[in-house]
Amino acid sequence: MTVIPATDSATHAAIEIPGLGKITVPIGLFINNEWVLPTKGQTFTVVDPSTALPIVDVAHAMAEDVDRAVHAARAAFETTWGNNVSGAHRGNLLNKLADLMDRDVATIAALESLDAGKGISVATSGDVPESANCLRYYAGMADKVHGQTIDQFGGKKLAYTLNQPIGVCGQIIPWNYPLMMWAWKVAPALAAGCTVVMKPSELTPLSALYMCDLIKEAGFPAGVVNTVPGLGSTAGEAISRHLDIDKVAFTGSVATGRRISVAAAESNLKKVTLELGGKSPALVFPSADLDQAANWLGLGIFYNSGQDCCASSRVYVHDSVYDKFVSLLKLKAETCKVGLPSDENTSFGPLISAGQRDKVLSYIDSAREEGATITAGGKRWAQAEGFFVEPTVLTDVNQNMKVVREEIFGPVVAVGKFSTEEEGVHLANDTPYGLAGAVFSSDASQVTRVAAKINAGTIWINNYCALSNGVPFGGFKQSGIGRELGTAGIEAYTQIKGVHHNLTEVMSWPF
Ligand SMILES: NC(=O)C1=CN([C@@H]2O[C@H](COP(=O)(O)OP(=O)(O)OC[C@H]3O[C@@H](n4cnc5c(N)ncnc54)[C@H](O)[C@@H]3O)[C@@H](O)[C@H]2O)C=CC1
Ligand code: BAL
Repeated sequence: MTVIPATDSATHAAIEIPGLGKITVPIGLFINNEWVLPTKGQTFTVVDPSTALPIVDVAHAMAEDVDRAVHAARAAFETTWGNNVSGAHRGNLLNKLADLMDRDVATIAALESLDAGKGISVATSGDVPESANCLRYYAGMADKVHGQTIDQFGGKKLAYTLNQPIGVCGQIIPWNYPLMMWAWKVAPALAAGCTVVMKPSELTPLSALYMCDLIKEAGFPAGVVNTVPGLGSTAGEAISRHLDIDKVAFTGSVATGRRISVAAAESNLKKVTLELGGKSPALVFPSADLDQAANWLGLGIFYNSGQDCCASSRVYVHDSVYDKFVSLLKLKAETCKVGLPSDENTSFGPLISAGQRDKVLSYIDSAREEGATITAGGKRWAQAEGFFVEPTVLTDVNQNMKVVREEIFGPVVAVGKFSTEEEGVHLANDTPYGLAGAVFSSDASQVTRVAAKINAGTIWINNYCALSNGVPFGGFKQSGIGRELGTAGIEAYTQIKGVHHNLTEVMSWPF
């Protein structure tokens, strides 16, 4: 990857993408449907995780720039968006945007693959179409946000509720699914009538910036979506503390979620939704189809190189089938298609950064030191320069080990044992997290019973990883506040107003 100086302006640069050639991409701030430079002229460097080489320098938004973006978003909310346009119109624009994503799928997928290290075929068949489908899902919902009528007043009054857009929303997204997290946040916000100040991760801003040109092309009014790439400590903090942002939606670490909650509380008590980390358990019972369980749980932990908030990072297997299951999962780890993101056959690329790779390797070291067995993987994947770690299976683990207690966010699964259903459920729930969980068994009453007992926002029965735009997603316990996707996802961008309309009642005075 060679860095090529800015082409026609300082807000765009030409980059070379493997398999696609040289393309010009936006690298500025997107405010009021225009590309602009940051007030202080600062930039940060975006790195290719598969080579550790720089891709391009991107504009770094500071508090003043966030302010400009909020101003534009507020003006749009009050004039050209929000309650000023119909839901059907908002839905049409979202559908147009999804169509433009289909048109540009090759470019968007290539950017996502380059920036986040995803296999190109995964980005082409998964991240981009799934994100476009999320836009379409909420496009269809934009004209179906209804309140209720409440008729309990004997004809004296009519009461009803209005579900109104919350207003200007700050959205702070992570690097593991840059485009999909963009779609999960932007689509319901726009469908509900909110305007957006988006901060992509400083590690992966390129697809969010590319989407800005499509936003303009689709015909969204100026100021509806504004994008301020930058660091958490600058742009992110400025969003969380801004006095004219009505809501902040965040996906990322628990530590940062906590900071954002504090900043929201200390500023204007803006509404907060948080989609945070996980240490998701899966229980494998003796009646399960073990080969299928190993396939799903291999996918659950190795997909996206384990950089997934709902990764199946803790697997508990009934002791009667433990050895068989471990040998199957070991085989999955050893046959994963690890490779360079630009290779069509790659399903599993590098981790996002040197820091993330080193963090994952240090967890593996801690497992070794605490007495776990490294049954598969356990080291850097040596066939490329980038931030790769081998798919890793840890056995002989116990509940006190760091690798069982803490989120690793890498391709590392800890496989433990249980002997009764009660013990399995206890181990599954022995965590401060509650994002997801799974149960594998062919006993219908057992899976129903266990699914109800695992304390998590998503449960998979005899499958894993399958998410759907129509099914709400979010965490119990410290895995988050609120839900994304489904009808709950759009409700998170509306607020309810109760209206009491007096029809016949006369007020006499003095009362
Ligand atoms: N739930 C999830 O999907 C994710 C979880 N993580 C977890 O977090 C760990 C650390 O990764 P990081 O990239 O450091 O996550 P992070 O939570 O710090 O970063 C996510 C986003 O938050 C922003 N941010 C950081 N500090 C902020 C602040 N003070 N105010 C506002 N925004 C801020 C970042 O710029 C980025 O856009 C990972 O190893 C993983 O365990 C990371 C990414 C996604
Ligand atoms: N697993 C989907 C969302 C996330 O990892 O953040």
